[in-house]
Amino acid sequence: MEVTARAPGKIILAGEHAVVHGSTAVATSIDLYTYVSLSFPADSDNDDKLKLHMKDIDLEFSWPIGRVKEALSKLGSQIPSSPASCSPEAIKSIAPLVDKQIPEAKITLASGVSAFLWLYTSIRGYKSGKVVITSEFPLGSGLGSSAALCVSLSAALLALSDSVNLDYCHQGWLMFGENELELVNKWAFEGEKIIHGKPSGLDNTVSTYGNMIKFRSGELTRLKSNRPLRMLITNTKVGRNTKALVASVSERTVRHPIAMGAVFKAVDSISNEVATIIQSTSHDDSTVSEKEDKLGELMEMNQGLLQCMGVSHASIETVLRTTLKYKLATKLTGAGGGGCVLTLIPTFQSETVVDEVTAELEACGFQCLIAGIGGKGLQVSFNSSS
Ligand SMILES: Nc1ncnc2c1ncn2[C@@H]1O[C@H](COP(=O)(O)OP(=O)(O)O)[C@@H](O)[C@H]1O
Ligand SMILES: C[C@@](O)(CCOP(=O)(O)O)CC(=O)O
Ligand SMILES: [Mg+2]
Repeated sequence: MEVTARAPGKIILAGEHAVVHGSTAVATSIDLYTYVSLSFPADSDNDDKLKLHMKDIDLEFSWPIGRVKEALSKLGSQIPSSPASCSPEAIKSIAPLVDKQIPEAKITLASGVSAFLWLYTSIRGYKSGKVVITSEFPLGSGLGSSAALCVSLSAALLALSDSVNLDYCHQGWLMFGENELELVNKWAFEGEKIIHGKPSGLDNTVSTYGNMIKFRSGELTRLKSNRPLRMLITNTKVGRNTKALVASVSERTVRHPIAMGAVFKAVDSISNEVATIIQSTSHDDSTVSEKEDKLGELMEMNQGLLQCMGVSHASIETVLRTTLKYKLATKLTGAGGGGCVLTLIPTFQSETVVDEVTAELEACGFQCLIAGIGGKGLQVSFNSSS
């Protein structure tokens, strides 16, 4: 029996970083997914290994299960139904398992492998198995690959337990019941802590539940958008690391608590206004344009505040300058420091302009894409033939 779980990436429309410090954020899933397939060897195979294939980064790991048990069982056993944090002691025990098998050039990817080992052993114990991971969107670029990985992995690991509640969705994909989603989301948050250091929980929550959400201090409100939003996503291809950027904002907050407190408060107001505009019900054309103008302005204001937090980047500023020539509003999405940038494409925008701005951005060496917004969250599928 093989189970595959898929969880979507996300874009943050308002509130990244500030959300880590208690402000409201608004985010939506995109229709690009990370897939995790899990299979267990047949009893007759005598295979006592834990195998991991991370296809996107071309890394394969194989650990004798006894070796994993020796490293981790001294920390006590975990209970799958009660998500627990990976202690600094556990991180230390996991590190040699990862470091020995990861080439120096890919060492920045090690935290994802540590999160894998923590989630696998906490949920499945010391059982041999094989996990294959692939993603449809770029890693480490602000689209939430770390959260999508933690959500899909936690779901695949929990999916084979007897008590799991599943609802039919479509094309062979099934959806977890509410309790299961909550459990997956909690485990994924524990995985995100290993990758992000101090996550807000926004990314794993939007990846688990999908659609558009407003999020503040662990509380989610589902938003019903009355018109489809169109965002051009530009990947600057400048690599960055969420953990380092989140830490740098926290350090700035320690140095300037009052000023940064005011910045976070302003972001909170922006996010709440974005949520109100998205949910407002009027449909006539003039109101649609007015709403989009306001959204664009709020995105620009949020970008200004992200600059105050010190997470913009020369490549992001290039995207801003380029889209401004076409009177289009832009902000970074995710942790910043490079990565992806969002540009609002108004409903009545001419396609020629979209083509021109895309061509100009691509001529700078960036990569543009338009993803579907607000699709389903976590889904699982079973394949009994394998
Ligand atoms: N498909 C994947 N395969 C392997 N590692 C992954 C995958 N997706 C995410 N990761 C891990 O997550 C890290 C990127 O997370 P992060 O810096 O938070 O950026 P983002 O979440 O915006 O993509 C990678 O360095 C890697 O450790
Ligand atoms: C900066 C932050 O708000 C979002 C980070 O998103 P990403 O990992 O860059 O996709 C951090 C968080 O909310 O945990
Ligand atoms: Mg991340």
